Amino acid sequence: MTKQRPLVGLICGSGLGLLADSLKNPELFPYADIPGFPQSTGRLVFGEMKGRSCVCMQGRFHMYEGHSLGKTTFPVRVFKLLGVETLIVTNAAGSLADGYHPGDIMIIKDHVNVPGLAGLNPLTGPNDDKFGPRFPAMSSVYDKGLRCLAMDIVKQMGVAQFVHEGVYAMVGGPNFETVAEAKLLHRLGVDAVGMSTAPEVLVASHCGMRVFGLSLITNKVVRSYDDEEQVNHEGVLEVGKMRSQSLQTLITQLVGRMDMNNNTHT
Ligand SMILES: O=P(O)(O)O[C@@H]1C[C@H](O)[C@@H](CO)O1
Ligand SMILES: Nc1nc2[nH]cnc2c(=O)[nH]1
Repeated sequence: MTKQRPLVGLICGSGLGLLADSLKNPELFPYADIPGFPQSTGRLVFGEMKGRSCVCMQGRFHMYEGHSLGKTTFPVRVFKLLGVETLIVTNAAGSLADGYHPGDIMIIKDHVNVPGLAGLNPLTGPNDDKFGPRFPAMSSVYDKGLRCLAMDIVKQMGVAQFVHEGVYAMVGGPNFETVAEAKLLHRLGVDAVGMSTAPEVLVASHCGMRVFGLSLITNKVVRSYDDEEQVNHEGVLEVGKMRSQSLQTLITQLVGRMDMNNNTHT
């Protein structure tokens, strides 16, 4: 049990769990002890960031682990019931855009939910009107005010040359992309690809949360049959560790400066 009533929820991507360690006065709840959560390692961490009450998923659930999308996104509805108004999602992703490099950060402007286009959507099934409408709009899901604020912060940090704004695609995984799949996603206008985020964002937006998303570019997605580079999960985690400090600074500043009335920033 916690008495904390966080207004901000965070989801840590692969290799980005250190974000949760920066919370002050932490209270920890292993997922295994929380009713309704998938039996999994990872934990919820409640604590303060810049004096603001937050709750953080240190470890997320993925579709490729065999969880239903309802289970994968269950924590987002728990966040909502706890009072969370703003969700910050992070992930590790491979880049398709020219000009992106491992270690870069992409502020997510929009997403392509590949499993969703094929009917794998956490909002499928009877709609719970207590949370949101049957047919939610998704044309402005990643909050513009927070994206502008994040851009201001990266300029002040002096890291703007490593930061982009782009489109994330979620694929089901667990395999990384074939060359033909990479070419297809690139032609669709996708800048970075990963295996998470879209379902959590759909559920958060459906219930009226403001959403901000960041991808850490951990590798280039191979788009040529002549390229012999091979992506691997260990490399993904390594880049996560390398960049966790910049990400932590960006997110801490964002949380400290965001307007808590779901509008603009201070
Ligand atoms: O949880 P995220 O989306 O950060 O994890 C990405 C996608 C796979 O789970 C893993 C591949 O290395 O990183
Ligand atoms: N699908 C996908 N997920 C990733 N997560 C980190 N890198 C990648 C990638 O190249 N492809």
